[in-house]
Amino acid sequence: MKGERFGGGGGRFGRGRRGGFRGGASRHGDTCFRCGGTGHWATDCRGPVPPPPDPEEPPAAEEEEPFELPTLEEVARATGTLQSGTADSRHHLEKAETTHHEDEALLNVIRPDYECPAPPPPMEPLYALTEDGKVQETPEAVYAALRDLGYQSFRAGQEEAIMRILSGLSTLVVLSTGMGKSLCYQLPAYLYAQRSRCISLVISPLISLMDDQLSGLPAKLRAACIHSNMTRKQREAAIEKVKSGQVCFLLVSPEVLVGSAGSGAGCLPSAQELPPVAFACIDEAHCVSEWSHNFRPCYLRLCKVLRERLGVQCFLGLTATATLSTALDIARHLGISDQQGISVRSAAVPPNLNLSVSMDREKDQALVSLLKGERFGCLDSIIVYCTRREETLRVAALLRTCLQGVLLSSGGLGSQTDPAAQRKKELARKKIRKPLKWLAESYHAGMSAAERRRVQNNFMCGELRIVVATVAFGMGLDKSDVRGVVHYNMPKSFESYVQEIGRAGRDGEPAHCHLFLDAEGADLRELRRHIYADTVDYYTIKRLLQRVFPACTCRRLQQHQQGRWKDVEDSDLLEVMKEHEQENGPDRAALQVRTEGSGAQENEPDRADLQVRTEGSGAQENESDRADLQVRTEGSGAQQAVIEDVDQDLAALGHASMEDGTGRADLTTREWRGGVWPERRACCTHERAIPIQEVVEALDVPEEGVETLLCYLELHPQRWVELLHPTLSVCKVSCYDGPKQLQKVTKICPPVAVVLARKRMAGERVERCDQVEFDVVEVADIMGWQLPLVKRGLRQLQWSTDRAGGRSGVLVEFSAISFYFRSYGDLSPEEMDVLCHFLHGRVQEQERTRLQQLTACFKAFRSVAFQSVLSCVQHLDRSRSQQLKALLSEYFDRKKERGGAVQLEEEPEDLDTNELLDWEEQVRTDIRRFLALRSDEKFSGRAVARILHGIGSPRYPAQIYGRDRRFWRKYLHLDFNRLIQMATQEIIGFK
Ligand SMILES: Nc1ncnc2c1ncn2[C@@H]1O[C@H](COP(=O)(O)OP(=O)(O)OP(=O)(O)O)[C@@H](O)[C@H]1O
Repeated sequence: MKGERFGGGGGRFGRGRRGGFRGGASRHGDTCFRCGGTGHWATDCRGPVPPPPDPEEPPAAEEEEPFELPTLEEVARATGTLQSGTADSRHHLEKAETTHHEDEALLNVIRPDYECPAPPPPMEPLYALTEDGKVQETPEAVYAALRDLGYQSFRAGQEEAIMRILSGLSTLVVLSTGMGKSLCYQLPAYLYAQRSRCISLVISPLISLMDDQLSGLPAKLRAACIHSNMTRKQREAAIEKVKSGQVCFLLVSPEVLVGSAGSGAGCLPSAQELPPVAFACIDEAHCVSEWSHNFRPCYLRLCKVLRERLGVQCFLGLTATATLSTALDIARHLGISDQQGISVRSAAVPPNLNLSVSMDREKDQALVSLLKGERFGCLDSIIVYCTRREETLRVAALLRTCLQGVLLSSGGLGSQTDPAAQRKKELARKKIRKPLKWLAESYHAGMSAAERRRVQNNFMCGELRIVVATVAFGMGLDKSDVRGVVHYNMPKSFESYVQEIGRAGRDGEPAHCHLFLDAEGADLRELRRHIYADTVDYYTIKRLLQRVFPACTCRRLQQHQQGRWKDVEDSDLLEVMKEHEQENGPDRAALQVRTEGSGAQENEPDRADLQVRTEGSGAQENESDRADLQVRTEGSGAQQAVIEDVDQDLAALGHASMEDGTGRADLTTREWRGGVWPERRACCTHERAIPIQEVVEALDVPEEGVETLLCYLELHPQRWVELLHPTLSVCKVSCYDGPKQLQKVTKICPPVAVVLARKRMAGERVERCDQVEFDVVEVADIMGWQLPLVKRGLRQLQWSTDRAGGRSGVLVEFSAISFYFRSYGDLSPEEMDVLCHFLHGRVQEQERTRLQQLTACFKAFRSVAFQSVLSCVQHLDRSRSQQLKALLSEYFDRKKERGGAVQLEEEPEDLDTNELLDWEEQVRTDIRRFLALRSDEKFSGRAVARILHGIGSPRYPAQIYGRDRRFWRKYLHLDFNRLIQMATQEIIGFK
């Protein structure tokens, strides 16, 4: 099973195997979490016990140069621990002093827990609910405000959503593009700001368009924005406006609010400095849902930060594309509990859009014919979407050549009676040759910002007729008269399709959309590559978990263990228990006391014993139930019935079964004999940091991928991790005046003293050190201090009043932006296994769902496609257009099924099976050649398959591996998973 999952490669067949039996504690490689052996999971482990730690004392520090660490008294005084410390910390200090183990004592200094300021109380809604809990009739003041903003009446859905927000009820609005979602936050923000000094927050991912969004606001609506592209000065000016109550709403990017690598995180002032927040609007709210086509981990933390830091209670979610199941998931995140919370759902595709699909072999030719024909020939503003950047350049050049000198056609658009269409036709007739650059230009994210802006501006003001773009073009584009959208390649999902065609006809006038479908499935394969590129394998997940949950030996865990033994008076029994615990883990050892222990308990019937324990409230009791049973019944089939009974009892007592976080119970049967997660853990969460760059390279997974996995752990009902703002985790303290200066630093800066104490305990010589580098998050965690306080203290070391210029001669540098989170340190090997299964199951399910959706999309488009574009060049076939709209509506309205994703019956279409058989020998030969050429590098099966599919990754980037065309993208037409299998086999054979 491991071979299959790990896909071969360096870890399994190299380092992992050699490091195998060194002991489970290290948790390295692909070995069993418990014993470090291979060939089994920790759940089934009967392997050797890890060897005890080396009893040898660390070498003593050099005598001649005594190195003085500050006394505990000094540390305490420097940190204020003694004055403000809790009884616990004082007691600890005293105890530590008497033992004279200064290094150890230093590590145990506890600072009273930093009190996080409580979030401000939620703001009173503008309108109270009626006595029966309903939203009031719309008061006249709301209509007056609507007129103030320049509108005469509400569009469908707006009034309902606005009244809910004004009544303090969280709401999700699902309306197709251009139907006026923005008013749903603008008007409530305006009214709340009129009533009292407050602010509404609008979170939007479209950073580059924020300034445009502000400039397009109605005159009476004042707003500000903060995003990571602004200078510090600009941000401060915006914050000043917010603080002084000059604006109704503040537009921010999610990164600014919750922070992420390099985003200028946390630039918002604290809740105490901000005016009260009336409500928070989350634009593009589908990004909140992990089942959405566009899940963004940052969005997940968004709701949490808004709730916990800013006290937001009322949320407004806005999205144009959400299936019913995604909408329900978003509603859950936003805390919308009532049925009416998902207030508006419009038809997936606006009625003014006319859709068509064709399957032409000669796509270039077909595109030119389409744009020259009656239907598209007279359209002024057209977007042509391509999947790949290079293609946008090529197609734009093609269109400039082929449409050169062609007058806009006079036919096609709209009916004879439609005056707007007639006017356009007139204009079209008058148009004479335009410069070529006005005809068609390309646009993609790889272009410079200035170039992109130029193309966009030309298109917006009507100078440029056709933009050939990747999906990067059009997000938040407010050009109401885009008349045509052409998909040169198939979009990646129905959601993307609807979003992209929704950029046409926002003014409600008729508009045309055409899609070219590659009948051979080339587009399908291209899109599948992107899905595979995002997938991670089991081994990678395991290695990530090893970093997220390193086994700890913290004080609390030790105390917990000591507490477990304290009631055992018989010293022999204590020994037996400890031995058992070492061999079997804590739960099973605890059982031995009960089963092998004395008198009364032993004679009690099993059921009664169990009932006492299952009804008790202590975590330990619950923790031990199932393991307890396992041991008791080992080797005795007769007691199986008891287990089943107890399982039922446990269920009846409300013990949550082990679920994978989505309400499903797939993993309950994963042969994990622990069965029930403990209610309370011995080891409280520790703060930890993993440098992003390091983990991305080590795991060969992009940052976004790692973040998503961490989010899944946070989303799990057990909340395995709590994600915090990314932070710089490596600190380097250098003393220009040499080791003596570092000694002085330890006296005024306890964290540095702790670092040196630890080094000394680990046997390092610290006497001659004049610089130290350490993980500042780890040190803060050991000390139980707040990270910002530790960092502030360290930074202050650079300044001194004793020296001229104020510099102390100490340099403090922070580096390595890192994922920063809280996680447990006492996960049992079995639990680690289960978490691996959980994450892997999630990843696989995502992959499967996306592949199914892609195939469903392909089949749906194929079912309404013409063989040739010539069938719809002149006139639209309305029935086919309606047919496609019906398919889309069906998809978006489909009921939530298992999990959260819309389940489709389709299995990914296997276009490649026969082809693969024909190619197998050649593929294998190529893989062997590749491995031989790069024999000094390590590859996993997946890495090789990616290269053969032309998928770049952090460790094997396209810029380097893409140069060798003998392998790169060579087998794009063959099934990816099969390639992994073949590559894995070849790697094994090769070694
Ligand atoms: N009640 C109304 N009456 C008239 N015009 C309106 C009304 N509400 C919105 N509009 C106009 O409709 C256009 C589209 O509105 P808006 O940008 O809010 O749409 P949207 O749904 O947010 O679109 P997208 O999903 O593309 O962001 C704007 O020009 C806006 O002024």
